[in-house]
Amino acid sequence: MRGFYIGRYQPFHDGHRHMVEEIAAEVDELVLGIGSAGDSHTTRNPFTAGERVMMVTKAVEKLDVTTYVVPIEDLDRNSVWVSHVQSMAPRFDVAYSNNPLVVRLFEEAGVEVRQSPMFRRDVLEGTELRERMIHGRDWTDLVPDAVVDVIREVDGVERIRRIAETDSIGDEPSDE
Ligand SMILES: Nc1ncnc2c1ncn2[C@@H]1O[C@H](COP(=O)(O)OP(=O)(O)OP(=O)(O)O)[C@@H](O)[C@H]1O
Ligand SMILES: NC(=O)c1ccc[n+]([C@@H]2O[C@H](COP(=O)(O)O)[C@@H](O)[C@H]2O)c1
Repeated sequence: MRGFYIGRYQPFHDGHRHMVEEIAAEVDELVLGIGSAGDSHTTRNPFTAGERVMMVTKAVEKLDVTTYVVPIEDLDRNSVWVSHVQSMAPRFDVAYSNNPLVVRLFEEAGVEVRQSPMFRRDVLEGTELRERMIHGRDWTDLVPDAVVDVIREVDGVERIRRIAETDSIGDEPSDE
């Protein structure tokens, strides 16, 4: 059985890794979708699809599950988003998400969706991590070591701080 798990992964953190470990126990293969792949260089989406491909690939490489990492751009039309995902990803049998819109769209399209409880959500949240980077607080203990390496390689903390100076509305909640 092959599973599918999509997120923006801005950045990929230990909550995502925890979810991947749980999913890996249920499936033979896993497709990891890099959502909003066309977005980068904003406070809400600082990292490019390529940078997130590196984070995710390295963070899961030691897990005992075959993974495929697939960038997926957003569409203006929610009603055809599941078909768009299916056109980009290897075929999958079950989707995993805790995002209510994603759950609804898969269910309406007849795809089985599994949800899981949030893991240490008080700190394991992309928004919290980006805030910590901007304000110089510690964030490295909340992500896999491989993600720290990628963010350092691309000088990601410097980037997100610069963007935050000029993009103060970038962390407004999305309309999802
Ligand atoms: N701590 C967590 N435990 C379990 N699942 C999580 C956790 N954080 C996020 N998820 C789930 O992982 C998927 C991808 O999440 P996403 O990339 O949006 O991360 P996020 O931490 O919610 O980021 P942001 O604050 O930037 O929106 C979603 O289904 C989300 O609900
Ligand atoms: N219409 C669309 O393009 C559409 C609909 C639902 C989810 N998505 C994307 O799927 C991803 C879901 O991941 P999150 O759970 O991290 O929000 C996001 O990148 C989101 O933009 C896109």
